[in-house]
Amino acid sequence: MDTFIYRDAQLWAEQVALNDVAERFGTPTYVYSRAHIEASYRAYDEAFKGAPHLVCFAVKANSNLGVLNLLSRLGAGFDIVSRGELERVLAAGGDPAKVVFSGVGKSRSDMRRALEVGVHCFNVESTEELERLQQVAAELGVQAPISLRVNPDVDAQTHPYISTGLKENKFGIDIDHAEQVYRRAAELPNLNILGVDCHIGSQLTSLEPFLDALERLLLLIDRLAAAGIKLHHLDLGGGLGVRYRDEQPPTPQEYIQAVQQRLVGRDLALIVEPGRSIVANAGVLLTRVEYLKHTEHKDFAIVDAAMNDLIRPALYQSWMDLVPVQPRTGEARHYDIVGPICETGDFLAKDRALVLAEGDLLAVRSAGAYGFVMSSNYNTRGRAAEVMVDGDQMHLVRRRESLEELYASEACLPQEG
Ligand SMILES: Cc1ncc(COP(=O)(O)O)c(C=O)c1O
Ligand SMILES: N[C@@H](CCCC[NH3+])C(=O)O
Repeated sequence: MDTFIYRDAQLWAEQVALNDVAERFGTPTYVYSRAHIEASYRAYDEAFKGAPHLVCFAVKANSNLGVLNLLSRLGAGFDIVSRGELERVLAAGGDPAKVVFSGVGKSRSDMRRALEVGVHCFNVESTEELERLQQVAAELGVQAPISLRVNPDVDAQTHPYISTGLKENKFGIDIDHAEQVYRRAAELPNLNILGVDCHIGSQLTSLEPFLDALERLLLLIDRLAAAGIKLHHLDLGGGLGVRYRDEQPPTPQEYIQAVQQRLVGRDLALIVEPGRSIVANAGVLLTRVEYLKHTEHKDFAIVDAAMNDLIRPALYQSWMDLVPVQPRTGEARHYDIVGPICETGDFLAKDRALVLAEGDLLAVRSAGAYGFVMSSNYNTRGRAAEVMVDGDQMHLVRRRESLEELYASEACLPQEG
C-alpha cells in the first residue's frame, strides 16, 4: 500500500506514492489531495440545489495558500477570524465579497481593513463590538454589513474545548438579549443588518444540535420581523464532524437537506462555514520512525513528527488513525507513537498494534484539518512542509521551515562597553 491513504475510499483519486513524496520532500510532511478537497467542497455546494447560498470555508481549519486558492477557484467563500486570515484569502485570490468575518476580538484595524476590501458580512459577537464597528465605519464613511452571532445555548455534544454554543462559552450574544441588540443595531446609521449567525461547536456527529439551534434562530427571526427588522440570510456556522475512527456523521447533503426542509417558505439565503468536513480527510501527516525503543513496560516508536506538528492528540486526546505506508508482515507489538519533544504529552497515538522497523514511513490520517495550522516551533523545531497531490503530480505548497528562519527575526542584546 504505497499510494495515497484516505479515510473515505470513494473520494480516492490520486496516484502519487507517499513514499515518493517523502523521498522528495522529506518528513514530517503534510500531504493533501486536490481531488478530495474539491469533492468535499462540491458536496456542500451541490447540496443546495441552486437555492441562494454561500459555502464559506473556515480558514482556521487549513489556511495553506494552495488550499485556499483551490477553493476560491471552485467559487468558495471564506469564514475568517483574523486580519491574517483575510490577507491569506486575498493573497490566494479569494473574493472579499464572499468573506464572513467571525471572532470575538476584532480590533479597529481588523475592522478597517475588512471594510476597505469590502467583506460580505461581519459576524458581530457583542454589543461592544457593534458600537466599535459603527464608529470605525462612520470614520471611513461607509456602511458595515452585519449579522449578529447569537449564542443559542445548545449542547453540541462534542469535546468541551470545541463546544461554542453554550451560555458559559465566550462566543456570541445571548439569544435572549439578541432582539434588543438588533434594535440597537437598527438605530446605528453606519450598520446594515443582513442576517443572523451561530456556530455551536465543532466535530458534531448528529443533526439534532444543529436543528435545535436552527429552531431557536427561526423564532428570533420571526420576532425580529414582527419588530420590522427583516433578515436576508441565516448563517449556521460550521461544525459538521468527520470520521476519524468509527464516527458516522451526517453527510453535507443530509445536513443541508434537513436544514432546507425547515426553511421552506422563507426568503432566506443560507450560509455555512464548514472547515473540518472539507479538509480533514483530504490530508495525511507523513512521518518516519527514528527509533524503536523497547522498555520493560512499553514499546515506543519514536517518530520525527511531534506535538508541535500535530497537537490534536495531546490537546484533545483525539484518536487519529495511523498506518504504515508499506505494511510489513510479522508479529505486531503494541506501540506508543511518540515524538522527540520533551513532554510526556508528546504522542500521536497510543497502544497501536503494528509491525515496525526503524526508518519505516507512517501516515497519520485525517490530518488535513487543524493540523499544520495549529503547529508551533516548540523545542525550536521548524514547521513541516506541505504538499498538494493532484493526479500524478505533487506540488510543494509550503516548503519546510529552515532552522535559520526560526531565529531570523530575533536579536541578541548589545554588547556592553
Ligand atoms: C465561527 C466558526 N465558524 C466555522 C468554524 C469551522 O468549524 P468546523 O471546522 O468544525 O467545520 C469554526 C470552528 O469551529 C468557527 O469557530
Ligand atoms: N482545533 C479544533 C477545532 C476547533 C474549532 C474552532 N472553532 C480541533 O482540532 O478539533
